[in-house]
Amino acid sequence: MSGFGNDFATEAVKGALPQGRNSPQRPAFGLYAEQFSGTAFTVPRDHNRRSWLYRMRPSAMHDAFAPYPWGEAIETGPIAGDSFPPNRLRWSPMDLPESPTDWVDGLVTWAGNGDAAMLSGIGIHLYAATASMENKAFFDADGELLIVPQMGGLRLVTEMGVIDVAPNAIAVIPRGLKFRVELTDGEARGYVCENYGAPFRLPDLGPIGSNGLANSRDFLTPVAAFEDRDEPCELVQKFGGALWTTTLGHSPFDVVGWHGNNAPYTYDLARFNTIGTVSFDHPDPSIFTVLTSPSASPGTANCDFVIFPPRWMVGEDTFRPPWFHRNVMSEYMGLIHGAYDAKAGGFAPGGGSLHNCMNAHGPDKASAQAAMSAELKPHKIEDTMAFMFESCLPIRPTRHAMETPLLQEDYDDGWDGFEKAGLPG
Ligand SMILES: O=C(O)Cc1cc(O)ccc1O
Ligand SMILES: [Fe+2]
Repeated sequence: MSGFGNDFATEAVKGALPQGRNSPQRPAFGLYAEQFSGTAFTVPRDHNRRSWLYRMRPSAMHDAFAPYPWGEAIETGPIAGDSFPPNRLRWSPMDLPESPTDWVDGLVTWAGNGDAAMLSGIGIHLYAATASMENKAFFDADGELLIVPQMGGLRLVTEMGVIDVAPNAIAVIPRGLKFRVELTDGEARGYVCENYGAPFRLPDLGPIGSNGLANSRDFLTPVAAFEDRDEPCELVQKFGGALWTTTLGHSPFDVVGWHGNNAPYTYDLARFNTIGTVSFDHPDPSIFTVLTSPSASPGTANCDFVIFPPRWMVGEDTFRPPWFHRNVMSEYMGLIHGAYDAKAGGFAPGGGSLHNCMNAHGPDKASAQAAMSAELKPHKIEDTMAFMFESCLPIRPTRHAMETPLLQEDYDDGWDGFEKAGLPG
């Protein structure tokens, strides 16, 4: 079903959805009605999110959760640690695990900010998985999940339907929605932004007008699909920064119909209508915003999800790559495929970089020199997709991210040895 944040209605069995009311005395077929909210009940209508699910058993029918014995690699804002270095950091890609590892067990937290309990900030995780989840489901009470595959396809079986997603597309799973991850290529790697704050929405377009960037109709939400399985299923949740587990006697994917606007979706990044200069100067990267999670301060994002897709560069008398800058916002970047125009070397697909608040960065020396000596004819940047999670809160790397051998010790060298300007004598 197409359209960002639409009020959808879908049933896998005809007659499952009640008409004209949400909670009839006895829903059809003995189904149970359950409201699933993504914003406070009283959030203004424009941004209110909730759905009604009609399911074979109430979600409430479960035993107590106990601590999940794995999951030490997962951390949550506020990220612990003794020191918070201001340094620019870059990591090489993670290897795939050698023993069979599912998506939940293959998650490793790289960085984060804010405080999940204050509903502000983000967690930045990488995943590397080699096994599908079987008789196992997961949900995240701490945040919404923006999943950015980098290698290998994922089939996300959710309570509200099935989403297939592969590199160069993203999926967004609302806070608390149960899902399982199947690997359609046997192995998978990618990035996750766990958003503790306001749900992602489309950015305003201002003077761009009523079209452009990510268009609403390109966001796809699955139709209702369910499993009628009376066999044990482990249900793992992330709550309060820790993982918890319980076992159900049935599949939690038993929603036969649902309606509302709090729902998972996928978006093909190739659909992004990229806008740039047709005169001069390199515009701010906000022009590449796909989705934004606003903070309470207008125009200041808890998290922007920004992409750097293939595009024409035509600026006249312009330094075309990202300029040198010191940004009040903090930037985590990843690369899905290809090369990034500000980095001649070292930024590999599956790797990541972190440039924190006010810390100078921009093109490395090789990219800067090439850009300053390039003939400025129209040039197409092709076969690439980089992205950024940009946040108004400084992003703290985890202890794991600081201690892993994947951390590149020589990252600063990329900005070494720029020639001094020669002033007129
Ligand atoms: O630092 C980066 O590479 C990301 C970035 C890209 C850009 O085009 C302008 C600013 C910016 O932070
Ligand atoms: Fe930057």
